[in-house]
Amino acid sequence: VSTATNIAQKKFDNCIMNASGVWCSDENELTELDRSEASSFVTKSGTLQPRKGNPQPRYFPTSLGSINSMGLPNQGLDYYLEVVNRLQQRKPHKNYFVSCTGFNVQEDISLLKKVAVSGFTGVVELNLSCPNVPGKPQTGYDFETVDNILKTVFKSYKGPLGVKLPPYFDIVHFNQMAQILNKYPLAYVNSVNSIGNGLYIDDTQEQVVIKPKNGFGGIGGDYIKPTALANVHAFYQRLNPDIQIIGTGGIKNGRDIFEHILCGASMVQVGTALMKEGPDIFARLTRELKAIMRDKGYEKIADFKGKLQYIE
Ligand SMILES: O=C(O)c1[nH]c(=O)[nH]c(=O)c1Cl
Repeated sequence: VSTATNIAQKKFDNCIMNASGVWCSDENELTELDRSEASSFVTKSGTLQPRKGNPQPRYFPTSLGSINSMGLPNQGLDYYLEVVNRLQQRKPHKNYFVSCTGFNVQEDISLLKKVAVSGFTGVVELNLSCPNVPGKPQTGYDFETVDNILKTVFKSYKGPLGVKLPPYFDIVHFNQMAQILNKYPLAYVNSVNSIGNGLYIDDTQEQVVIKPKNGFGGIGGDYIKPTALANVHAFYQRLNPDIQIIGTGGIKNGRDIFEHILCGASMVQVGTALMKEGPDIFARLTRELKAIMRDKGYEKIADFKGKLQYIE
């Protein structure tokens, strides 16, 4: 059986990789991902200038997942472009993803211009869904701004580009977002980012567990899998077929990956579980997915991608 896939007409020999923000903040972490069974990696979202991010503690793992309010700490887009462009010199090289995010549309344009002149030949992921920069609203929940960003970006950036979206919770919002997204030549949509502004409490100390925002942070892990699957399938049903779906959220075993692909995902990304288990997780996940495919008689992921059945 093969777990290979294609994104933006690029071949990946495995449909499993990291989620932006996890195990991808510097060259060391990116090299560890590159050596793992993951078929690619995506960098931490790079901004125009490096950022320290929010005060610690700003990440906390729980038995069912995680809460984070990192605040976009990163080395700056230039750093990630330098690392990735060096890795992509090797023969053969994998196809890589670089994530970036600006604080307004002009910054997004500047970021993509940097990518264009850098000689990067991979795929850009524009993060529209960081929930943890105090005072900055979730771009992904401001539909007019999303429309304006994509209109402006696609005037100047001609390379393969996907967007990372927050989770939506209303059918009308799926419809409205799909209507906007279908206007643009997107390579893919990546659903979902963490569920923003959750709250986890340590009841022995009667206290929150992260410092920023009085303990409010993005939720990942088991808590969000139903929401992630719904967003993957909702966009799979609504987007024109040349906009692919990357499924992120609640993946920690082969069954979770199988379900994301059943919902329409062409690639899946792992966040919270990767943070807990490290890059060895990709060998385990690949083994588990292949075992499921063998049991069910599927040879390639196209045999079951998007084939979720409803109850008539
Ligand atoms: O606080 C963060 O850095 C962060 N945390 C998230 O859970 N998602 C994001 O997109 C970002 Cl940018």
